Order: sequence, then structure tokens, then C-alpha cells
Amino acid sequence: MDKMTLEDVQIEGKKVLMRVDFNVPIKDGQIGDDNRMVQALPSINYVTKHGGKLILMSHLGRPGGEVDKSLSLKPVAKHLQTLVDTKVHFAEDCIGEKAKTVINQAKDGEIVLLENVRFHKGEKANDEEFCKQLAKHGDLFCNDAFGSSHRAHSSVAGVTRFLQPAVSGYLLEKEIKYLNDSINNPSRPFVAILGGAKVSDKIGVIENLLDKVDSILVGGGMTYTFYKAKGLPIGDSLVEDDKVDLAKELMMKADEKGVNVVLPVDSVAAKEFKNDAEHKVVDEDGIEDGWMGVDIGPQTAISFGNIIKNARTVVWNGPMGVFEMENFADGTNAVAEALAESTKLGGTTIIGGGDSASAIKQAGLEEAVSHVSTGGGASLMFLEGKDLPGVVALTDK
Ligand SMILES: Nc1ncnc2c1ncn2[C@@H]1O[C@H](COP(=O)(O)OP(=O)(O)O)[C@@H](O)[C@H]1O
Ligand SMILES: O=C(OP(=O)(O)O)[C@H](O)COP(=O)(O)O
Repeated sequence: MDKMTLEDVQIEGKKVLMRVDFNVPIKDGQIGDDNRMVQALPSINYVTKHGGKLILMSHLGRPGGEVDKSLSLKPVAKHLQTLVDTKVHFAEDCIGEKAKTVINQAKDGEIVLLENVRFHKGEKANDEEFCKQLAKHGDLFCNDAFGSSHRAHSSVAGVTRFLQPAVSGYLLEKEIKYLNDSINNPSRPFVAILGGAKVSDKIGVIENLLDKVDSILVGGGMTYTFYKAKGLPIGDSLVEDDKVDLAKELMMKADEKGVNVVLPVDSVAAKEFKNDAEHKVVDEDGIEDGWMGVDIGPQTAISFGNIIKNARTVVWNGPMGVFEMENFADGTNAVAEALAESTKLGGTTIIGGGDSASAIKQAGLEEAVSHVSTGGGASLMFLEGKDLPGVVALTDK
């Protein structure tokens, strides 16, 4: 990445305004998975250890420009205090007097976490006045929020119009490096695995990947839109009817380009969308009315596994089935294990997407793959070959 980094600027005595992605799950005031916070620690510690005053901004959830106490970052500030060895202050607003007072109180080497930037409409609107107010807090800007970098919002991108230099943090750099190397200069065979439920979000990625990968394995809820395109029965399975023609077109394009688009040869079909529903394994032409595909079947798990183990670069986005339900998690777990195996054999394996990341965690294999991305939407936008606004906005080297 040819953007300035934290190491290119003087930190001592400076106020560093840093965007992080602390959009973490919170239940009853407790942080669930704090991976996004832990991943931001290298940048956070770099600034505080070098004597900068660190002002952190983040969103939490989608409050829609209104104050919503259940989406306050206060519990996050409390949790952050357990992860760092300097004082963490919390400001109850991200702009105005409340923010200013707390920032003035904090000493160099300490941290201020500002309240949820999405409590203001100006954040999403990338509003000039709001950007200026945020910019006032710092002497320089740093973006370490990879997971939010696909959003052209004030605290991610707009603020850089009024605050320079704008540098990249370590997490952002690491994420971009992994994605860049794997997508633009991959060791082959290069295999992409796409699953999950957001068919319309992901189908565009397939088009871009056709020019890059050797195989695309389609699983999860994506499967049945492709099945329908092939004229196979899908019963009550998840389908996006308005994407059936696109699926057809993509399969034709794949053929022309010599890319294997591999669909499941069998599925686990269930009578209902619940874990203890009646279920059975069926072939690709065996999903009857009243049944829905909820996981890839055992034959598919084996064949996908073999392709993945032999790959040198693997990108995985979206689970292979309804993995939250134990009875339908086998396909996802098999793919997770195959990724771990491929990594052991020297392959580069990357996982993007919130649910795929929890799936690999659930399988206890997050340490066994090369990289678990902190951004779902952001890594997809990158895979689509588009520029991320939060990266474009940074100062060139
Ligand atoms: N066959 C299926 N039918 C319905 N939902 C599915 C199926 N396979 C996977 N899913 C669901 O897809 C969801 C994840 O999809 P998505 O959000 O696209 O993935 P990610 O967050 O990894 O990008 C999970 O909640 C999972 O239960
Ligand atoms: O959780 C996030 O995205 P992700 O679920 O696509 O990884 C980011 O924090 C961005 O949040 P947003 O999709 O509400 O802008």
C-alpha cells in the first residue's frame, strides 16, 4: 500500500485521531467477541508508547443518526481498559464541549474513546460540518478500521479533507496486504469458496473472481439460486429469484474462461428451519417440495475438502450451511478443517465475513488459518476489485 503509515509521522506530543472498528457484539453490557479490539491494539499501543494522545472514534451498530443508549460505546471503553496499560477516558459525545473537555483532561500517552459516531446524522451523510468538528480533535488522522473502510462516512473518509496527514494503522495495512497478495499475485491453484445467505451481496464478487481464480466452490444458501438456474428442484430452499438469470450467465462465463464453478452434488435437506427438524441427505436432484437445503452433503464436503487441501490460495466467505444449528454445521466444519489442512501444507488461507469468522472460531481453528479478516463487507468490496473509500482517502507516501 503506497499510503503513509504511523511510522512515517512524529507521534510524541501529538493528538492522534484514530478511526477503529469497535463494532463488537455486546450482551448485557459485556463484550462478546473482542477480536476487532484486540486486532487494533498494535496501532493503539504504538501511539501511546510513543507519547501521543490517542483519540479513538468508532461506530456501534446502526442507530440511524439518533442517540440510542443500548448502542453506547461506554462498555467498550471499560473493556478496552482491561486490554491496555494506560488510562482510558470516555467522552459522552464525539463532538462539541463534552468531547473537548475529556480530550483536554487526558495526558499524552493516554486514550480517549469518543461516543458512537453514528449518534449523529452527519456521520453517514459524510457531512462537511460534522467532518470539520471531528477533525478539530487531532493533529493527524489514522485509519485502522478495516471493517468500516468500505463506508464513505465522515469518521472513515470525510475527516481527511480537513485533517492531514492521514495515515494507515497496522491492522488496515495487514488486511490490505493479505488481500492484495492473495488476489493480485496468488499462488495457484487459487480457490474461492462462497456461501452464506447474502446471495445478492456476493454474486457480484463471482464475476470479478472469474478473471482471477481457478475454481469457485459454491455452498450454503447460494447453492439453490444456482440450482434453480440449472433447472434442479429446490423445494423451499433459500433462493433469490431475481438472481437466477445472473447465476446462469455466470456459469456460462465461467465455462468460457475455463474456471470451475463447483456446485454441491448433495445437500442436507430439512423439513423446517430448526435444529431438531426431520432431515436427510439428498442428491442434487432430490430436494422435494416441503424440504429445504440447509447444509452441503457429505459427498460434497469430501470433494470440496480435496479441492481446498490442494489449493495454494484459498479465500472463504460465507458458511456452507446453517452452522448455528449443530445438526447443519458439518459442511462448514469440514471446510474449516480443509482450510486448516491447506495452511499446514503451505497454502495461504483467508476468511472474510462475520459469520464465517465465527464459524472458524466455533470450530476452534482460527489459529490454524493464515488470516481471519475483521471485515466482511470490506473484504468483499476488495474482492470485487473496488477501491475502499477509507483507504483512498489516506495521504500518499
Ligand atoms: N442453506 C442455507 N439456507 C439458509 N441460510 C443459510 C444456508 N447456509 C448458510 N446460511 C446462513 O447464512 C448466514 C451467513 O451468511 P452471510 O451473512 O452471507 O455470511 P458472512 O457473514 O460470513 O458473510 C448464516 O446465518 C447461515 O445460517
Ligand atoms: O460489522 C461490520 O461489517 P461486516 O459485518 O460486513 O464485517 C462493520 O463494522 C461495518 O458495519 P456496517 O455494515 O453497519 O457499516
